[in-house]
Amino acid sequence: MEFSKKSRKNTIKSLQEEELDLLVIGGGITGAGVALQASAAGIKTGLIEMQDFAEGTSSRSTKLVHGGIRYLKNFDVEVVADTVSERAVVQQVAPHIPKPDPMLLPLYDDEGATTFNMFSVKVAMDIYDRLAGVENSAFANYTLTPEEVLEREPYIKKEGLLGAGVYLDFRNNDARLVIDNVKKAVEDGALAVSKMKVIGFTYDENQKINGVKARDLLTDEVIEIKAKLVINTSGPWVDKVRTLNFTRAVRPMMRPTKGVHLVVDAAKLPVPQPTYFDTGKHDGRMVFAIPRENKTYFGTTDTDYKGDFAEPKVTQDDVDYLLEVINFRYPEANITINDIESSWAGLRPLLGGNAGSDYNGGDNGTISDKSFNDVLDAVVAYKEDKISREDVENVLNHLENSRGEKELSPSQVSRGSLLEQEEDGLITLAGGKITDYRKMAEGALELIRTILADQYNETFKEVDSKRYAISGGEFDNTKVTETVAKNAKVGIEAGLSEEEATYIADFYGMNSLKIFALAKEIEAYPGLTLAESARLRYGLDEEIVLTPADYFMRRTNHILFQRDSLDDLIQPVVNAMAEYLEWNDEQKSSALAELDEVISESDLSYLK
Ligand SMILES: Cc1cc2nc3c(=O)[nH]c(=O)nc-3n(C[C@H](O)[C@H](O)[C@H](O)COP(=O)(O)OP(=O)(O)OC[C@H]3O[C@@H](n4cnc5c(N)ncnc54)[C@H](O)[C@@H]3O)c2cc1C
Ligand SMILES: O=P(O)(O)OC[C@H](O)CO
Repeated sequence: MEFSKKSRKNTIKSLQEEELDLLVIGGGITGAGVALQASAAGIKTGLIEMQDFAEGTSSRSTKLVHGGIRYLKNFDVEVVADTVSERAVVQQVAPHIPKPDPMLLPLYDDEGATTFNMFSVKVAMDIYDRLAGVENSAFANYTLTPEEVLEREPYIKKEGLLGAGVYLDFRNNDARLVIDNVKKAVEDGALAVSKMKVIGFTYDENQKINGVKARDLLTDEVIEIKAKLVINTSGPWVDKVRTLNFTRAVRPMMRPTKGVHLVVDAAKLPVPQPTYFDTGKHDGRMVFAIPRENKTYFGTTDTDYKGDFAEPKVTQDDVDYLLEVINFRYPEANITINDIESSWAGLRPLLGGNAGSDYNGGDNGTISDKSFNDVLDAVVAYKEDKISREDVENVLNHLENSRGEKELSPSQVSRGSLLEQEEDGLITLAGGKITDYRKMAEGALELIRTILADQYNETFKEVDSKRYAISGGEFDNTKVTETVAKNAKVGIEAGLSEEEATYIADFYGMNSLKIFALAKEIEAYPGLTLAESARLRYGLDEEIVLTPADYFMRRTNHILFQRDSLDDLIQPVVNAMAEYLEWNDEQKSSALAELDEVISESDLSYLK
């Protein structure tokens, strides 16, 4: 399958010539999941992403497939039920990506600790396991005494340690989960294009949306794409995309909050397994410290965000907060900003205005200032004939749901999702988590199928998305170790070392065989090993790698978790990309400059 700069031109031509059944705006995990299920059903689907696939929030998560045990503290059982039961499903369709990695949750007698105690953590873990269906399994949860915790984690704070809970969660490679969903959709006929930005909608005679205007960010050309249905899966950008429709007032639905992670060498902060603990700052937050490659990353913060959505920055406050927490919990670590090798900041696409569950103080009969101002703005706009009576009612109707709305802290806001179609026909699928992306997409497909049947008399194949493997995941999910070992043998025969072959077999699943076939076919690029050359070539041929950052940040772990070996790879990779993508000198130097910026953002040079 070709999914490259070369095939991109034909894809854009097809998008202009054929009317689609469905156009998906936004190529993060939500859009990728919708595009996969739609294409699998035979729905003629387009997927438009203005950056690289997964360059938004879906490469900036904590990189877990998990149910969010802390949400049980907010009594958000529905979200936990949805997400933790989806863990096993994601592992089933993508057995090469999420890997079981039990979480250790140490507990302290900090006065006023805002999370669990030894009793409530056991209750929470039992609920969590039951919802996930892993109680009475090898992965069932258990508790540890303080001594047992310190045996595992000798560097963790000893004073006040009450013990710990241990429960199953999964480590994840978020960006790879996205690209392998997109690749599968493309294999099934989806027309997917990155670096193309939707800048407006087109309408039929009844003012219903029947397509979009989009700018190709590589050529600056503006094209029109016609589609029976358009779905907005732009995550934190959802309101920005909705306001591209100038014919109506848009009541914002999003409350993006920023979360930051920092990465240090594992020697500086040895954490044997994913560890999740109360910050000790009585702010209702918990922080993860997680081993990955030979690094340890920790996070996150959770702060309301109003800046540039495409490039949320790590600030000194974020660094200070996380260093204070990590050095408090690991008192011998003494981590400073100079130990930080890489970092990332992302925006949670949280749904605003969704009052916490009744347990959070319930309906106090008042509304927040924000909601009150929404009413005033709507009335003024109506009086100036800018919006319809219906729009005003929409704002008021929303208020009824937010009667219990109170200023929730970012961490109290539900991580639930929303699916709705507006009067101009635009469908929006927003919120949620990576872990329940498939379930979110399943819900959207139900709506999409119903509309296409009712309005266009079109029916499509039924697909069991719980069993529909994403690209690279086409193998028995109960035999991951065996499959990796079997595929690695092919890599060794192709001339790779056992370590290289095993790493690639583990990282790419069944697509490792394509990389090994390339290793047999191509010469190593100057300055690169055969293994790296085959990975890069595969990225260029079949993973729409268009810039060095696409490769170093999202298709591989080089920038985030393999910083030590990155510098020696930069020039040889850029040289190879320049040849493959036919860059002139100017394009090559601007690609290098752009990569340099991405790396200095990641290693926080601007704060050091
Ligand atoms: C700090 C942090 C930690 C998290 N940890 C986890 C975790 O461990 N596990 C988990 O399950 N969830 C986690 N989440 C939540 C999860 O990351 C998000 O819910 C998920 O990634 C959202 O995906 P999305 O596709 O909806 O949005 P995005 O990934 O942001 O995708 C939206 C895309 O739309 C594109 N777009 C926007 N406007 C346009 C336009 N006009 N034209 C074309 N494209 C456009 C953007 O470029 C973007 O790529 C975390 C989130 C954060 C911030
Ligand atoms: O949204 P939060 O606060 O649970 O943070 C995201 C976690 O880091 C992982 O889902």
